[in-house]
Amino acid sequence: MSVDFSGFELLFDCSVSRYSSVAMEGWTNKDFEQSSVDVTNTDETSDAVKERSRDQRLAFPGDPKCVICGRYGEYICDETDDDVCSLECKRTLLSRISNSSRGGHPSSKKLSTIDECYYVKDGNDKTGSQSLPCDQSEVLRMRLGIHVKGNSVPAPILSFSSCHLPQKLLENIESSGYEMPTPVQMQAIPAALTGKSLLVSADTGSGKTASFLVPVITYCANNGLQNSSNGRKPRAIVLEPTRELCIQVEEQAKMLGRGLPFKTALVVGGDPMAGQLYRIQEGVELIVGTPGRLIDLLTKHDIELDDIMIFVLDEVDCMLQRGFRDQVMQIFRALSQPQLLMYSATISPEVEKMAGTMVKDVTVVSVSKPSTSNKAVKHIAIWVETKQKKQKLFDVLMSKQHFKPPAVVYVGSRLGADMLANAIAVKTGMKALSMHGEKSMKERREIMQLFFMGECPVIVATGILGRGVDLLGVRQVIVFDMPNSIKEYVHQVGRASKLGEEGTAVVFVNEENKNVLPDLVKLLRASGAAVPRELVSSQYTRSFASAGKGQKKRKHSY
Ligand SMILES: Nc1ncnc2c1ncn2[C@@H]1O[C@H](COP(=O)(O)OP(=O)(O)OP(=O)(O)O)[C@@H](O)[C@H]1O
Repeated sequence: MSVDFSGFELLFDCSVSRYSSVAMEGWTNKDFEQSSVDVTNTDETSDAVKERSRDQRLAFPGDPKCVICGRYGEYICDETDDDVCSLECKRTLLSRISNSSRGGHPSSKKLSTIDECYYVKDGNDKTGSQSLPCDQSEVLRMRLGIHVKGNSVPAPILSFSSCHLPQKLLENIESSGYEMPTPVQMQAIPAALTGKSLLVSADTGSGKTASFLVPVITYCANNGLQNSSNGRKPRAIVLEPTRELCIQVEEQAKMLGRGLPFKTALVVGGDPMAGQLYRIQEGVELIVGTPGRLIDLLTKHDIELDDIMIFVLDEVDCMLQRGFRDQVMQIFRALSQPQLLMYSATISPEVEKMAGTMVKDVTVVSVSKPSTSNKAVKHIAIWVETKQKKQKLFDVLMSKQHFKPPAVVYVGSRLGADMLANAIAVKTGMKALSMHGEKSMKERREIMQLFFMGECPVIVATGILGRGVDLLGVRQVIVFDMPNSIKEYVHQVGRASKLGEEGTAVVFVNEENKNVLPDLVKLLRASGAAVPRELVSSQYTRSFASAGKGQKKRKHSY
């Protein structure tokens, strides 16, 4: 799902203007409420209130939209202040609200006509946040596609200032240009502030990083210097799968924590360990690192972890996979039952199960459907045989119509990245650099700088840049080598869009990608993309489909 700000518009849209226009047409809110005129006239200039949704025209860009059906929100429901297109949708809206609060009469739950009254001024819960009444929370969650599971999940917030964050943090949020929380932030921030463990899934580029950093910084700022007589000790750890992601997250943490008693240490391979150790010994609140280097540091040096109260596993599905899992668990066991915050754009039921074994009483938050692709990304799947892939790539890169620099080309191996970057430079004359795990930290930093400064329009990267990294300005990715799992593909194409901005993903596929073809077909169909003919008729997509059916039958017969 793209980050959907339509909910914000609905909430903050100035109801007065359309109220007036309705009034000018001879209708008042009251008239609207009481009208039972059956009007089938679709003429917008008609005075009659439209009875049915289908009588209303579609919304033009910028028009208010009906909160129920999305058509032109010509009216404002006087009970809730929401935009509706017709009496039919008004009734649906009121009955939903009524159902969500178990049958009470809608008028008993009348919402305020002033936006800020969505906050209950005197109803602070234990997070200190000004909470929405239950039925309003449900409406808001429904509108923003937020789903929650767990006990006493706090209401979503509508502004950063509504949950008592340190003043300096609020200022930093504002100077970062974050005017409003994104949907995942609306729900995950107040939930994390309760101290409970969370498992959060939301689209790539939807603002998950700040949704764990804000509670981490709040906790550290409120508790960091209490033990100053014993020296500053780390209060929180954030684990990331790659150095790039660690660098990015630490930078964001520094930016948000500026001016607060909040220091950070970056613990990644490739940089000298001595400097990292010195920084921690000097006193930091947050450690951001990769599991391998952190374990290295912890086993060789005496670092006190007693005060770690928050443990963040970003990209949790990757962190709990073989390869990282043992290291992650080793670190987790060294801590004394911290709050566990787990995030990813792709969370499977297995990951949810594993998370449940690590901590009890996990609150699950998901925004949009987990493990689906960011809806703002347009997928263009091209069936191309392996031998022709290079030429096809050059064709894309040399096409004014199809190449949208800066772009990232994903490949499956380090050697492949080096060779392809050279080939692009030779064939197209464009500067192209490769990026993979064999590059030193210094090289990686330089490459990213050149890319961000616009001096290199193409980066050829392995999966190292596939997850989490915010590739500023990138709106196109080309998946040259399809990864072995659809989850990695979802993360890679997610680099082409952030916060719902549109991006394009070009993906080359052929029979060699047989393991992932059935999932890819599903994903392409779900996102409305064209599925190449060869892909539909591929024996692999067909045989996988029938294999699935066979398994189902077996289960039934046992
Ligand atoms: N409330 C906000 N308002 C405006 N911009 C925001 C807000 N929150 C985050 N951003 C920006 O949105 C971009 C994407 O955020 P972020 O990197 O946290 O996404 P993500 O959900 O972690 O994505 P991924 O799954 O790819 O790691 C970043 O540039 C970040 O600075």
